[in-house]
Amino acid sequence: MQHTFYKYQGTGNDFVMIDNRQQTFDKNNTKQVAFLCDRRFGIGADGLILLENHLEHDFKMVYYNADGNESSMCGNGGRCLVAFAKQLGVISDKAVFEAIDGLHHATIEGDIVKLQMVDVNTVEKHENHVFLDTGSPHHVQFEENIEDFNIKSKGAEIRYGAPYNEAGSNVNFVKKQSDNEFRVRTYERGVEGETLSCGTGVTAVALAMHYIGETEKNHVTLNVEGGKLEVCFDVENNTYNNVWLIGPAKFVFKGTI
Ligand SMILES: N[C@@H](CCC[C@H](N)C(=O)O)C(=O)O
Repeated sequence: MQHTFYKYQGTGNDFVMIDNRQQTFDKNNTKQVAFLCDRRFGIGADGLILLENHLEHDFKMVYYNADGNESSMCGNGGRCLVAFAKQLGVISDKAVFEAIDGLHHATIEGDIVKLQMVDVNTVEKHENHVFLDTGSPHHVQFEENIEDFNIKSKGAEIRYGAPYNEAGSNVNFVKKQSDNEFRVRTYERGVEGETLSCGTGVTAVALAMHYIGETEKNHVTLNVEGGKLEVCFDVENNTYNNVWLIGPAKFVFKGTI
């Protein structure tokens, strides 16, 4: 069966988008999703996202990693999906949609999408890293030599090692640049390599940096391989709430496969 697809990217984290409001996409075909995401044999992307109907809200997001498996929340994917919903005429400048981690509110103005992320009430501070779940699991650790660091091999070692093992975690390497600006490179589970940006990852970095006292600001800039993202939040009774991920989401091309 042929599918019309739309390619989007958010700070270089790229996605194949499919309008599945008519339920025509075979959601259990892991091999097909992996093929569509393959950069040599398919379209090429870090993930594939289905936009589906929702009974009460604007739409539903179903997210698959490039390996073909459905996974946890994708922040950049969520932002791109809002832009896609606008292109399809499903929303105008605001959205409420359901994803695997719950309801998300979003706004879109030009190509800037602001996406509300889940509240975070548990942040684990370990000796050399911080672990937290911002819709997807994230290991956060400092790396001074971040530009010359082998993200793929070091990231894979942490992602497959204890305590994460097969279930895994995404791994973010961080260098502080000022009191509210951090350089971030991310190894993504399910892509099994470095991506140019990770939305739940930079959200995790911003909250982790605040939690361990590396920033006192509640509006943080994250410089990733594919550009710049902003994260702002409030803290109340040890819970990070009103967490927003802000940045560009852009349509690249459309095709049929
Ligand atoms: N790129 C994403 C994260 C996608 C989920 C991740 N690969 C996982 O399986 O945990 C983002 O922008 O958040």
